[in-house]
Amino acid sequence: MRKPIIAGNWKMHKNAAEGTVLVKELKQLSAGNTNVEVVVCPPFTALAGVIAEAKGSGIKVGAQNMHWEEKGAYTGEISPTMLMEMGLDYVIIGHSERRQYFSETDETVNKKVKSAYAHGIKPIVCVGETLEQREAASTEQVVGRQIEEGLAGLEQGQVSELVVAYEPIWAIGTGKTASNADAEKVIAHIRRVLAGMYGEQSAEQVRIQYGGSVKPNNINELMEQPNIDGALVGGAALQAESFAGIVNFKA
Ligand SMILES: O=C(CO)COP(=O)(O)O
Repeated sequence: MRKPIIAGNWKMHKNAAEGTVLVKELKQLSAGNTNVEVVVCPPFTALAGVIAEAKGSGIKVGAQNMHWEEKGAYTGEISPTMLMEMGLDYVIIGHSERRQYFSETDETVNKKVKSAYAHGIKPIVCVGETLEQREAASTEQVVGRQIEEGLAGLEQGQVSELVVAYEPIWAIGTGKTASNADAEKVIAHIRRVLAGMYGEQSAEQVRIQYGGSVKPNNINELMEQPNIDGALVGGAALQAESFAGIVNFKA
């Protein structure tokens, strides 16, 4: 059985003090919920405080990006060793905003994924199509290529630790969600592509999240879909109450 994983991507919101308060509230509201793995991904400057606040609570902490090299002349970048030193659990890789505004490609995603594993940090790898690609009926092709190229060359043991987030770009921050059936269909396709690359057994272990306008009022039906193992949440992860409302979904 795959344990559901619900992650909050705070994007460029919350300073260090606000981040700590949010985790403190979240600890109270989600206490005792052991059915779900809960992850928060604050901006880099809030990581230290959030990690300290989350300690011992079961809440895991992730970064939103990292470079693949351990060090070097890469002004403004953060390395996997720097994150590892902080005791980080996860790192989001290849979010559509990184692809769109910071020129990330499937090739850099692949380098980052391999580097994350090499440093003991588990990647949450994002894929998803634009509205134009969906309207041109090329969703499965686009997402399939992102999986094949972004996740090429992994070891079998790494695949079973993998988290993939399917986030249709047109559903992010728009209040529009893919229908449950559409999300399930694309996510089942992602699992088939992974099975083609790494075998049925490994693909069955990969946890695949849906992301894009996930709220407390739509999480239950998403989680009822057989291939959806959790959510990557943006806006609704910025308040403890709404994020807890998602984390405490009815199984
Ligand atoms: O991009 C997202 C999470 O990574 C989704 O954001 P929203 O939940 O705000 O649509």
